[in-house]
Amino acid sequence: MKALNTSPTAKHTSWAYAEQHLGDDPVLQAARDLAFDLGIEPVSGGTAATLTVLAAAVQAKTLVEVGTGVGVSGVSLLRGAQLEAILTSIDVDPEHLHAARTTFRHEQLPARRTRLITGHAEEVLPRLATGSYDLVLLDAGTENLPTFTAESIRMLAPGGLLIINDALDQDQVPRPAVREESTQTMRETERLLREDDRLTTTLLGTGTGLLVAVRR
Ligand SMILES: C[S@@+](CC[C@H](N)C(=O)[O-])C[C@H]1O[C@@H](n2cnc3c(N)ncnc32)[C@H](O)[C@@H]1O
Repeated sequence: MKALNTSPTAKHTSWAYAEQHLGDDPVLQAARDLAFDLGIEPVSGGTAATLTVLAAAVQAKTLVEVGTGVGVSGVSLLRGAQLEAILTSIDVDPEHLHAARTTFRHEQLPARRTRLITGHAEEVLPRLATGSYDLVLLDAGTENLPTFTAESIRMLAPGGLLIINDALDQDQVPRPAVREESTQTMRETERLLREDDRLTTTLLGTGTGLLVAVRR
């Protein structure tokens, strides 16, 4: 049996290959240009592709996203979701939602497929129905992550997926000496999900890390 090659250079080359092998199409590339202008970081190419596959795997019809940004993650989710699927996407910044609307228009998504909500997710999520969503994506930093995570688990239907982006906190999580608050929050979130009997959880190295948990 071949030994696992954990040399940092080989690992990085493989990671970069996996990130780039699909490449961005014109819709996602235009969205990334908008993100650059606005100074926000959309999900990576590998993460976008993974979101599409995960949404397809659970045949998602009802999806929620916290952190619409410029719509890279939203388009990626809807590409894998069922044809009639509806994405509820929440962002606190109207300028970001405006950019996301442009991205959804470029994707030629009918307006009924996206429900965009301007607001603080910590206030919006408690108003969303319990046990009703096939997929929830969290991509809005760590400040309110414990609240977002608890609300998401409540909202998921049996078999539904919780996905948390940047779960490696820009590669800080594996470095024990790093004690930044955001890094500690991600470590703690990973532990809580792993120990939660209602969930089956894994951590993927895609992009800046994806925590993926299935609601039993
Ligand atoms: C990294 S960006 C999201 C990128 C997006 N997922 C994409 O792929 O285009 C994070 C977004 O979260 C939003 N955000 C931050 N805190 C929030 C909160 N408490 N409630 C709602 N949105 C929030 C920011 O305005 C920003 O647009």
